[in-house]
Amino acid sequence: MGVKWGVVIVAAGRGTRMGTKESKQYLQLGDKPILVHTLELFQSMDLVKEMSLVVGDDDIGRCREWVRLYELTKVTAVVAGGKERQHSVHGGLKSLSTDWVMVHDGVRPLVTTAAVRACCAAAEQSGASVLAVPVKDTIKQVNEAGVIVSTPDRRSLWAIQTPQAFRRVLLLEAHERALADGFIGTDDAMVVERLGTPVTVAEGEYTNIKITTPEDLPWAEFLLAKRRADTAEGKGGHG
Ligand SMILES: Nc1ccn([C@@H]2O[C@H](COP(=O)(O)OP(=O)(O)OP(=O)(O)O)[C@@H](O)[C@H]2O)c(=O)n1
Ligand SMILES: C[C@](O)(CO)[C@H](O)COP(=O)(O)O
Repeated sequence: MGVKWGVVIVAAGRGTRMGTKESKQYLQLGDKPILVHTLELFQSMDLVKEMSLVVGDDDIGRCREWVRLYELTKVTAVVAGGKERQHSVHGGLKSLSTDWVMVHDGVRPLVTTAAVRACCAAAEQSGASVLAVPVKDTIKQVNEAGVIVSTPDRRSLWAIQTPQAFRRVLLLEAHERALADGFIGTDDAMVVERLGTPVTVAEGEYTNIKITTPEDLPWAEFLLAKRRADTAEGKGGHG
């Protein structure tokens, strides 16, 4: 039997960039909420043993109802998030007991099992790994006056996604150190990197979008419909 993983699914944000009254993780995608698609993906994977779902205080009740309704038996905890994403991750980590853990954004419902497996395999080799894709655009650093100050070599630039996968004790130590130092990063790799621990990337898929702004919703609907059509035609095991 292979390594068994715990998963922190973070979904306690307010979705301000989406601009909707309902937090974006609860918006419908196809026939169910975005968050449910995400949870069902990890529920379907044999390598996942347990999931800790992190949501807003006011959403704990309805999320526990969805866990029951959609038979998400691997969700072993539904806990309240914190002010920043990092705080939510830290809170979710505390209810996992596996040696290996992944952190995944609840608003990335289109990640595939193949990509998750690639991330886990890379982490089992290095101790820490994140899904990423090479950037397609030229990226530039721009100062507050709107003047370009540098253009990093595009060949070294990757757009980082989730899941991000680690040994649990490493990630827990990194979060506790960041908390003690008052450091806030935008992903979990950052709190591990600052310990001086190497983090590798596992190449993911451009379709693993983070639903963030209104333009992302029709794109997600298209990708979901295409995936379902491909699956019906027997093309590739996406889910
Ligand atoms: N305090 C927070 C902030 C974010 N998240 C989660 O982290 C993921 C990625 O965050 P993001 O896309 O930024 O979501 P929001 O913070 O909700 O969006 P915004 O920044 O537009 O408010 C989301 O699933 C979000 O719910 C969280 O659990 N706790
Ligand atoms: C973790 C992440 O999805 C990696 O790209 C991203 O940093 C989350 O940023 P957000 O502003 O919290 O959505």
